[in-house]
Amino acid sequence: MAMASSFQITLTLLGIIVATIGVAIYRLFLTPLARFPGPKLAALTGWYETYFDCIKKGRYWVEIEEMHKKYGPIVRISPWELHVDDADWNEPYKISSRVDKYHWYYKFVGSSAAAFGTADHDLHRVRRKAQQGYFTQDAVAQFDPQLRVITSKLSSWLEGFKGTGQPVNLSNAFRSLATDVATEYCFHKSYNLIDSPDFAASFQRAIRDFPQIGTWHRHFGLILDVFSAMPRWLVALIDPAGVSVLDFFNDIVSGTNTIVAAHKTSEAQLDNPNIIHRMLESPDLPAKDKAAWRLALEARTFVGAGTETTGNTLSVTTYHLLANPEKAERLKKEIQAANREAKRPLRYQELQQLPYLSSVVLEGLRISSSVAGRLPRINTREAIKYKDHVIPVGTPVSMTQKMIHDNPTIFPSPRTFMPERFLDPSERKRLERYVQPFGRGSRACLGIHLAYAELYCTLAMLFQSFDMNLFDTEREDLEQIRDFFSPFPESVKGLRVAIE
Ligand code: HEM
Repeated sequence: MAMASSFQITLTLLGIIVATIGVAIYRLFLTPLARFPGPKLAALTGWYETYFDCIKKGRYWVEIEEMHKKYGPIVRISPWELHVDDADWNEPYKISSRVDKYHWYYKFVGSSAAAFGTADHDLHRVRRKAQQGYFTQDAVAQFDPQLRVITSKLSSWLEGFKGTGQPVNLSNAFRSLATDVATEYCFHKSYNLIDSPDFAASFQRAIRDFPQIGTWHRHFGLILDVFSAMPRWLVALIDPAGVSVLDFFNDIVSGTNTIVAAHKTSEAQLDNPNIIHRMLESPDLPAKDKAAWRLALEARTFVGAGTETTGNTLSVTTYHLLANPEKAERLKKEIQAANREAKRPLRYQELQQLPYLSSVVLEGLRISSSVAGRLPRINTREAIKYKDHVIPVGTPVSMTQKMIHDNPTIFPSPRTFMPERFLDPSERKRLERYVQPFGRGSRACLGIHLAYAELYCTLAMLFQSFDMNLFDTEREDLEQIRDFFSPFPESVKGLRVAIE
């Protein structure tokens, strides 16, 4: 019996060795992807990417940049995926191609049931259609008064710091503002994070752990499921600040449950439906997609997608303006002159017309590249071509916005903050198509108009009213070192300023 089992073990081991060699030969020489350039180790095993993502903590993007330097504009970055660095190529994102998202990559969000994480193109269309009308430019314009209330709160807090020499952490302030705006806009409920004296510093610190945890989940699975199953007392034991994040998301879930339950028993038309009501009433969404648990996932996604992105863009843009005081001064003068002429503070649509402010916003979006992820897509219908290369059907292909934003041929001195590059209208028109912070194609950002409104109104409020100086903040405190889909700097200090 013992003999038989050791024979079986030997046979199993032999089988594993032969299978491994077979897979290696296939990946290196036989698959259609074998003819694409790239490091052999990356072609051989997905553990190469796992190592850079998990052990080196979100550093695969640097590795990919190195691959492009060595192998050219198209590289094989894993046994399964190609990456392209070519600002003029849009093939993987063409709306008419009806491409899928790469399910494995988007596992990091922990929900393939919300539109953002939905892999299948057609299913995504249905889910997104039920949300689209809620995020139009007109809808955002009507939100102007509420947006003013939230930016005024920030302004009042900052007034209190004037002349004290006490540093204000604007990174936390901006993230709190973005959270309040997202929840007020989507659910008509502000969590008033902007009202907490330290701008919810520990909440913001704890919530920023999730992108890194999500990266581990992408590679190993289960991790986010374990987190969601954790009882509150255990979360409190591991990280007390995590409890406030847990309570926040639980409140969003219970708010959604309440709306869904009430919707089942009431026929009454609401005067002011929020996004949950709108999805419930959408004729496009099938009944199974109106289940409370799924709508709660959508709700969570709106907050997740709308906060770190906007918070980071505001932080990076403000940093660069303060590091270049003459640019901050020029911005201030432009806004103040426009206010004087209008005899009142400008509304969002009017702010958009200001040449320098609009250039600052564009340059801020470019230089911050607030989505660091490489946005892979899969064409399951036909092979696509990149120059002489034919990319087989079903191959994940990705491109990284930061590479386009940092391309020195398009944007000379790309890491220098130069709103001036957008001032000439024809030059702006030429360059604008390379500024793609909101993604491309059918999966492009749903909250783009809300994001623009936040950026314009917050920057205008800040720079017309306050004279600020950087406080113990260096460029490195804001620059992307890690890619956890959101860009992360090495330090956790954030943007700190003193207000004159
Ligand atoms: C400066 C701020 C923002 C930036 C740079 C940004 C960027 C992006 C990008 C690049 C994507 C596509 C991601 C992908 O292809 O996987 C995206 C998707 C999305 N964004 Fe934003 N975003 C911002 C603000 C917002 C806001 C304020 C909201 C709403 C509150 C929002 C909601 C969403 C949603 C729901 C999606 C998923 C769309 C879909 O798949 O149908 N975003 N965003």
